[in-house]
Amino acid sequence: MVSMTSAPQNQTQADTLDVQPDQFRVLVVDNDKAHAMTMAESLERIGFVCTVATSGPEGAEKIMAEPFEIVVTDLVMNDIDGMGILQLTKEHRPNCEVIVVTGHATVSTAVEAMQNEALNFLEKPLTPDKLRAATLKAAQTIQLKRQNSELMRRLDEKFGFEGLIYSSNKMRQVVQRLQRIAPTDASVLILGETGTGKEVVAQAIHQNSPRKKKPFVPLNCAELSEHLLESELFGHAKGAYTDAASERIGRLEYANGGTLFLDEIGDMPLATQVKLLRVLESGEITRVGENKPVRINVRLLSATNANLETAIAAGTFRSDLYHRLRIVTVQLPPLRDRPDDILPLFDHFLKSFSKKHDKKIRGIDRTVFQRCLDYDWPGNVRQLRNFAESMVVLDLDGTIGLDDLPPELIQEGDDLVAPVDPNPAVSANGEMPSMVGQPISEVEKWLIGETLKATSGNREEASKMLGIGERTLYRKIKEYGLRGD
Ligand SMILES: Nc1ncnc2c1ncn2[C@@H]1O[C@H](COP(=O)(O)OP(=O)(O)OP(=O)(O)O)[C@@H](O)[C@H]1O
Repeated sequence: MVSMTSAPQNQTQADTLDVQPDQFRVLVVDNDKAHAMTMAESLERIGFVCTVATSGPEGAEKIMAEPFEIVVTDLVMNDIDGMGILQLTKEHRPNCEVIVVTGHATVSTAVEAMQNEALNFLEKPLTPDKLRAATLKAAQTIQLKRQNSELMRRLDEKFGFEGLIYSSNKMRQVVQRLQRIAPTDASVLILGETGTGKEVVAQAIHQNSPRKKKPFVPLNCAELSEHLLESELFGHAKGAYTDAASERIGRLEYANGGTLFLDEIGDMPLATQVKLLRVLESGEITRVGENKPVRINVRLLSATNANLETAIAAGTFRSDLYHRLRIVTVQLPPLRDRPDDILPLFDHFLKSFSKKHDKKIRGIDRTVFQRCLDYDWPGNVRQLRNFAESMVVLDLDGTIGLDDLPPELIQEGDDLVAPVDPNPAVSANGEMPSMVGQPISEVEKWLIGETLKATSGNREEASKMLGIGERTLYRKIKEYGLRGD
């Protein structure tokens, strides 16, 4: 039996801990009724709202029936003891904190209680102060956890689509739609001109879905021949082709549990479309050269800048696959239709490239902003990003001015005299006067652009001349925002 002398009201203690005891429901479980009542009374005096149970089973029943925030339980009881109450609470009320009270403490029971996540282990004789301090600490822990999860929720609301920079109403509406789509398993078809951010949106959907801890696997359907695309998608067995020296897991299998993003889906060959549809319908894939199907669970996101309905009419895209892909669609507006996004994006890219290239940008000429706003951005956000990078790279005086503008943004009569420019990246006649001192990316961009011009846009020929694969060339054309023809 524990003696509990009544103590003066101790509101100040609760105040200093910044918790409001009347917001916390406490269940006191002890088969010694008098002791249970004394403990409850002692806690009620500082504002806690208490309920008493005078046996383990009664305590268990109350825990199941009412959402208490704190349970104070005696350890030694008949039928269900304190450890049983602790386990039951943690199982059914994981946010509830449990304080175990005992007069028979042993190291092993204390360790067991802690392993079962008891917040505190109080030894008898128990004074009101000791009990109140432990209960207030439990209340504080709960409050901290609540504040933390509220903070996380707000952070998520604010930064949940953190890859996306926008301030236009059009993009705000898109993000609101994404917030509704992301947590589901629905297939999403993302539509929009090149460079509008379809891949960033696909990543944001994945990141905000329950699949976020599993892989996000992108695959560009325009980069590969039919044969390679199928082997990338479905995988292949060893020896399935002459050049298949070892077995390979396809991206569909690799994305199991996660998300597969098929970019430029409109370029997928018809035969591959048929196979993909079969996989989507059966939920199984069979590696090329094998006949054992593997079950998969993959969320499919796809994107295109082509008009798939026109492709269906032309017989190059299957309408059954189209309907399967577009359970939900997201249309990304071109940058020219959301001018409010131009300057926030420009600012974001300037900051990130000045960091990347270790260049200090102290200011930006106002006319530069105006030129950005006046331009119609056929290459959308990717083009803005590339322009921002080239301006940062070419800048000599720490101020982004007219002298740093890419040719597309220059207007007649602009004063293009740079303060000092010993090594211009590209001369007016398109030749590269000096490669020394230029970033490799600028040299490469120039070289690829010139080679494409020389081959009239023939990528196969250009990639041979440059000694790189066609796929790499394709990627670089995109990366540098080159026209590729
Ligand atoms: N809202 C945005 N916020 C930040 N960056 C963006 C945004 N939209 C696009 N970008 C950036 O612009 C570039 C192009 O975006 P992305 O590759 O997603 O476009 P896309 O529509 O998939 O292009 P494509 O059709 O050519 O594949 C990327 O570098 C991406 O990070």
